[in-house]
Amino acid sequence: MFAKMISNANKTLLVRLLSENFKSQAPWYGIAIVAMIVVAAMTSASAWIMRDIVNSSVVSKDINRVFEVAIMVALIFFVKGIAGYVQSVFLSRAGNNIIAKTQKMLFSRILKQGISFYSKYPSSELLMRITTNAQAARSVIDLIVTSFVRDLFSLIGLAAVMVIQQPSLTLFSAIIVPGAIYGVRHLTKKVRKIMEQELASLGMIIQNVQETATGIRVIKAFGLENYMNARMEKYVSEVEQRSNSIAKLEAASSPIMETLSGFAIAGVVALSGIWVLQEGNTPGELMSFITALLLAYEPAKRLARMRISLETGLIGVRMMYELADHPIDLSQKDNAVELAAGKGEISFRNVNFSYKENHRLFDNLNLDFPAGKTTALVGPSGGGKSSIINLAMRLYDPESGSVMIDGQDLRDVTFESLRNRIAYVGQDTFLFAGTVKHNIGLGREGASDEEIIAAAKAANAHDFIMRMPHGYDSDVGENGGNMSGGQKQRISIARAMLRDAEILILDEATSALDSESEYLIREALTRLTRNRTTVMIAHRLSTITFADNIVVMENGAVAEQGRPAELLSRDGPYRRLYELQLLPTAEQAMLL
Ligand SMILES: Nc1ncnc2c1ncn2[C@@H]1O[C@H](COP(=O)(O)OP(=O)(O)OP(=O)(O)O)[C@@H](O)[C@H]1O
Repeated sequence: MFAKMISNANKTLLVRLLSENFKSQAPWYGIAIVAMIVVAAMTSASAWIMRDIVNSSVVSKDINRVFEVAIMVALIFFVKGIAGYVQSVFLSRAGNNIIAKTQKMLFSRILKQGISFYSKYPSSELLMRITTNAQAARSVIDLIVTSFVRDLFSLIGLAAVMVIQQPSLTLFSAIIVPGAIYGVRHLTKKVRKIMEQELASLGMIIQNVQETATGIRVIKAFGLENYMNARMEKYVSEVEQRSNSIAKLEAASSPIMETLSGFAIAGVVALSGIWVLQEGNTPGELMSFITALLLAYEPAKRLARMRISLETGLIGVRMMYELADHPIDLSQKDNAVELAAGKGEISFRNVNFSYKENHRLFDNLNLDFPAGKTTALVGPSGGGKSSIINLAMRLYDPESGSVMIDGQDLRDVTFESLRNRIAYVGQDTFLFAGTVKHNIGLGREGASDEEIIAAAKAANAHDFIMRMPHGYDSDVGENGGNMSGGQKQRISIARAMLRDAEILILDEATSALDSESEYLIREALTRLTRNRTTVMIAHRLSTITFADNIVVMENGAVAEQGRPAELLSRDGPYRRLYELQLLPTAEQAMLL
């Protein structure tokens, strides 16, 4: 029966969901299932006991029997209450554990993904998938367990009571079943479609809120409140409309059920009078039968609607597995080795690389970053500077050729040993929620307070940290919201100082800082880059006075390279860039 209820794709999904989750929670589900069977048995017993309630008081008028029956009734409801409690507690325990396990699994999976994955899934979508889709996994399992155990067993028990009390009337009542199943079936498809659209709109709502939080400065500065409001209104009304449509469709299954049940019950009531009169049945038997029939109504209704609930729940499960199964484009080889200690020379050999198919950025690129020296990457926007550091840190792999550190191909080494050799100071100076100490300490696991303070001193950050309300224990605020841009940069320089790696990747900030802040940062960077292989993206040529080498990147190729003074003396791309940035042209001079 179940196999026919859902499509093959959903069946596979369900089998996978159950096999991956049910086993680990078997003890909890076992207890919950036993409790459900007790609940189902007690529900049937409460219908059965109606016969004795009526017969003992109305028919035989036996007062002792009435007391006996009263005690039985109390006992049945007591046991049902306890079993109901056990069932809820253990079902929730297993369910919550499934949510927690799923969320951990999804999170560790997305952490393994390369950068390209994050351009495919915006953060708002990941947020939604990790929260609501994990919930869907639990709801589907809960639904299956409660439907197939509590509802089905209740139905079987109540049907047994009905058959024993009034077999012919049971047969008559059963005519409702095929009609109800048919009625509910055709609604399912419609609900599924709308539900998918609703989830998409829900994703847009989350994205909108997130964009507002991150882009609030731009929104305020450009007065984009109305635009954001209009966008939000659109998505919110879409969700509202779809929720209403789903509610309407789901509710539509009720009238079908109610009408059919109404006919069946009316028929049963009419027939029952005749039966009692003609066949000498007791009123107790009839009462017991009618109670069982009425009690069977709710579980029967839930089972009939199960397909709708299952299909909608499976949408979330499908989305969850889509995320969990997304191939990891950048993985560590099984036989990966440690990156051997060395001086830290980085070399690109015959590297071909593209972000998109048929759109090659690097074509046979050969480039060396000498050990212990600072190489500045300069050039026009889109020239390929960031892509070089992406490859040097193995955030992407080349299509062919190799990127090596001390002669070892990055694809052959473990991620951990590679990351341990590299310190990174990015343009966005991202800070994590927590204290200043915590943020610097992330540079090296297990660093002592003294080491953290030494790193902060070397990064020219100590003085301003000490001026903060709680010194090193001050909270940085969301993404360093409690700090200035220059302060955040010095914290991230301190983090890199603490790592003390041979290789330093530096993506210099584009925004200009005040001259004192810039001086402090430049001084800290000079200290940080000393004796390290440094690859530095320099957006402003004024900041690369301490570079040993300069590589000018244009259209994914090396346009020129050499020592700063040497390049300046030539009439090449570097000199042109230099003149453009540092020596104002006649027109620029007029604008200044
Ligand atoms: N994730 C990506 N997906 C697709 N194309 C990308 C991606 N990142 C960069 N590109 C493209 O690759 C080319 C080189 O970009 P890259 O970021 O390396 O240049 P850049 O020299 O660092 O530029 P900028 O100085 O503006 O940061 C550009 O044409 C850019 O559009």
